[in-house]
Amino acid sequence: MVDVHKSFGDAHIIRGVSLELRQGERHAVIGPNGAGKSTLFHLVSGQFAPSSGQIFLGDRPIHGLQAREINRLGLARSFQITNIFPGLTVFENLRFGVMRRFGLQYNFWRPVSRLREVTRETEHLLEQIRLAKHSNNLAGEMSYSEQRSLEIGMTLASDPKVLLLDEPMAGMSREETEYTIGLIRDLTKERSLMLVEHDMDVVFSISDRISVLVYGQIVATGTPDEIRNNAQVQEAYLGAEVKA
Ligand SMILES: Nc1ncnc2c1ncn2[C@@H]1O[C@H](COP(=O)(O)OP(=O)(O)OP(=O)(O)O)[C@@H](O)[C@H]1O
Repeated sequence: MVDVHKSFGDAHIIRGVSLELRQGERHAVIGPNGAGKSTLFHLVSGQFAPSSGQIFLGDRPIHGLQAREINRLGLARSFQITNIFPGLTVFENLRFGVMRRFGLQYNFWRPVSRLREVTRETEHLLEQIRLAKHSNNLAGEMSYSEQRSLEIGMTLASDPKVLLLDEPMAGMSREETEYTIGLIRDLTKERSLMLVEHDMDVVFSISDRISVLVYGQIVATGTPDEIRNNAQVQEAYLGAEVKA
């Protein structure tokens, strides 16, 4: 994205952000509460249109497009609030996600082979998110972190090239967090990931690069080591926390 701004009335929330998500990288955006991280996500995924500036997916401009169109072009995001159907089984949830993808592309109802393809794809996703043994359980009856895994699976159902995860570890225990780090590493091997996460251990262990957003501006972008050792970042945001 290039020189992106977003204002709500008089409030200038995103103030000239330029940021590159490289192909295949895991890139976290960190910053204090209210810095504009969620707003940035909304801009990239099309929930908000920028007030000015440009956003590209590959070479293609996507600023101003509807969220649905951006999703079709290969970008998917998760939400802080879990976005699954608790009364359906895990399999049914994922199948719904997969069908939505096929439905976007063509009328999949006709050939029976399409249904087989949907089933195959759903089973593959189940394996990937490590929930195969919960296939027939109701989504709402699984543990919190399993529900979050399912949520990530739903996001992957559209087979995106770019994945945006907003606080995937929120509310998780240490153990669940460790587990989810491994899962996210696996799932993003062939994709680019943009991550917003408050848990600094997660951010520093999972990211190839980190950008620090303060009051709507990027004050630094770099590898975890570069960010850890950046005096300006320590002063602006991280404090003593990462000096150790
Ligand atoms: N639709 C909106 N209308 C007006 N102001 C908004 C809107 N959305 C966000 N804001 C304001 O933009 C600022 C940045 O919010 P945002 O949620 O993007 O920050 P954040 O960095 O994600 O914070 P947190 O870490 O607490 O989730 C806040 O001051 C918020 O009140």
